[in-house]
Amino acid sequence: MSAIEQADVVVLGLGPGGEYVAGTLAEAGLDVVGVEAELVGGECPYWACVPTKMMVRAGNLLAEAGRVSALAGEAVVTPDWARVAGRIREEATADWNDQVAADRFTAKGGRLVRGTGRLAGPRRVTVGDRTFEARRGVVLATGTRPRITPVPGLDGTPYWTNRDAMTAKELPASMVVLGGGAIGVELAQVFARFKCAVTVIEGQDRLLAQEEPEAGELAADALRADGVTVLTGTRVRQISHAGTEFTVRLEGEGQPLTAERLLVATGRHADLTPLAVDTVGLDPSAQSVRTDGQMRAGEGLWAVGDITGRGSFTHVSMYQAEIAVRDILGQAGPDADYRALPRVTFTDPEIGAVGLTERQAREQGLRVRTSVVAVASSTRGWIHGPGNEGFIKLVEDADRGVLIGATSAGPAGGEVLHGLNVAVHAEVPVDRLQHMIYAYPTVHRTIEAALGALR
Ligand SMILES: Cc1cc2nc3c(=O)[nH]c(=O)nc-3n(C[C@H](O)[C@H](O)[C@H](O)COP(=O)(O)OP(=O)(O)OC[C@H]3O[C@@H](n4cnc5c(N)ncnc54)[C@H](O)[C@@H]3O)c2cc1C
Ligand SMILES: NC(=O)c1ccc[n+]([C@@H]2O[C@H](COP(=O)([O-])OP(=O)(O)OC[C@H]3O[C@@H](n4cnc5c(N)ncnc54)[C@H](O)[C@@H]3O)[C@@H](O)[C@H]2O)c1
Repeated sequence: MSAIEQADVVVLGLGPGGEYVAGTLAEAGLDVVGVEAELVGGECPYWACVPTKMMVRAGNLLAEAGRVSALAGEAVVTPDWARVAGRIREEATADWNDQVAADRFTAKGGRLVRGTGRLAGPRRVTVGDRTFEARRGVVLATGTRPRITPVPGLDGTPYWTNRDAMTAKELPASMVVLGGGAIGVELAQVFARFKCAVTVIEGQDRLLAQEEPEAGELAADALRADGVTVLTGTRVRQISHAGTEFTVRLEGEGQPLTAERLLVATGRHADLTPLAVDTVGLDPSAQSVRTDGQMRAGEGLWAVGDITGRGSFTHVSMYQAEIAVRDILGQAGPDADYRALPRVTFTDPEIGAVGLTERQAREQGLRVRTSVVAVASSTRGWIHGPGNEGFIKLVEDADRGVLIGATSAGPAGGEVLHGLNVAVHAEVPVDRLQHMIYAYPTVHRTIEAALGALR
C-alpha cells in the first residue's frame, strides 16, 4: 500500500457545490485535493440546468414565433432539433469534456484526482489505491442520482433519464414521461414543441406537487396547450419494451400507452452506502447527510449541495458552499437560512416560488392571509397578449405582517420572483411593500395588486 498523502482539505465530488468549495479554498492558499468520478462541474452544466435551459430557450422561441400571427404578421418556423443538440454539444458541454473546468481548478492551485472516492474514517478518503488524509477535513459534495421508481417491468428496459435526454441527437416521435416534477414538465414541454407526442404520467393529483396547486394547474394547462397529454393521479401498473416501443399499462381500465421513448423523472436521491459514511459514524441508509447551520456533518466533515437534502438546486449548493468555505477558513458568518429558498421551473410560463406554500404555512399553525392575482389583469400582462398566462400568489403571516411565501408565474416569472424573494428574505413588512412605487407598465406591478388583495 502506498504512503498516505496529506492535504488540508479533500473535497469529494466537484459539482457546483464541491467545485466552488475546492476552488475557493485552493485560491485561499490551502492544499486542496478535489476528487471527481466523472466530469468536473457535475450534473448541472453537462446533464441538467444548462442544457435543459438551452432546450427551453429554443422551445420558447418556437412558441413565440407561433404567437406572431396574433400580433405582428406571419412567421413560418421549422423546428430543427439538430440546432439545439448541436448547441448543447458544442457550446454547453464541449462534447461532455471537462478540460476547461479541470484546468480552472488546477489553475487555482487545487490538485485534481480523478476517480471514485470513499471515506475511510475521520478525515480520510481513499480513491483507488491512494489514501488521503485531510488535516482540516473532508467535504462531501457528491450530489444525487435519479430515483428509478419501482414499476414492474421497468428494470432492464432502455428507459431514459435526464442524461439520455440531454445527449439526444434526435428526438423520438413519441415519449412517455414518468413523473410530473420539474424535470418532467420542463422536458415534456420542450419535446412537445419540437413535435414529439408526449404523455406525462404523475402519480400525485397535480403537476409540480410540491408547489401551490395553482402552479400545478397552470403547468398542466400550458403543457396541454402544447399538445402534451397530462395524466395526474395516475399509477403505472406495468411497463414493457419490445422492438422500438414501450408499452405502459396504467392501473385501472383503459388502453395501454405506447411510445418510442420512456423518460423516468421520478425524483433523485443521495446514495450514501458507496461513500462508506458508516466509517465516520453516519447512517448509510439515510436519505441525505444532515448538517448544522455551518454545513458541518461531523468532526472535520462538511457536506454541501444535493446530498444535504435541502433542495436540489444549484443555487442552494453554491450558497451552502460559501458557508462551508467560511467555516473551514475559520471565519464567522451566519448559519444557512432556508426560509427564502427560491426555485424556478422553466416552463413557459415560468413558475417561480419562494418560501412556504399556503398549505405549508397553515400546517405550521400560522394565521395566514393569501391572494392570487392574474398577470393578465395587469396592464403589461394585457398588452403582452398571447403567452400572458400566470399569476402572483402571496402568503402572508398575518400576525407578523410579513410575506412568508410567494409564487410568481408568467412571462419572466422567475425574474419577477426576485422582488418577492427579497421581501421574504428580509421580512419587509407588507405595509411597507404596499407603499412603494412599482414601475408602469411591468409584469411585477401584479405584485402591488396582489398585496392589495391579501385576505
Ligand atoms: C434535468 C435537470 C435540470 C436541472 N435544472 C436546474 C435548474 O434549472 N436550476 C437549478 O438550480 N438546479 C437544477 N437542477 C439541479 C442541479 O443540477 C443540482 O442541484 C446541482 O447539480 C447539485 O450540485 P451538487 O454539487 O450537489 O452535485 P452534482 O452536480 O450532482 O455533482 C456531484 C459530483 O460528484 C461526483 N461524485 C459522485 N460520487 C462521487 C464519488 N464517490 N467520488 C468522486 N466524485 C463523485 C459526480 O460525478 C458529480 O460530478 C437540475 C437537475 C436536473 C437533473
Ligand atoms: N428548474 C429547476 O430548478 C429544476 C429543473 C429540473 C430538476 N430540478 C431538480 O431536480 C430534482 C429532480 O427532479 P424530478 O422532476 O425528477 O423530481 P421531483 O421530485 O421534482 O418530481 C418527481 C415527481 O415524480 C412523481 N412520481 C414518483 N414516482 C412516480 C410514479 N411511479 N409514477 C408517477 N409519478 C411518480 C412524484 O410524485 C413527483 O411529482 C428536483 O428536486 C429539482 O429540484 C430543478
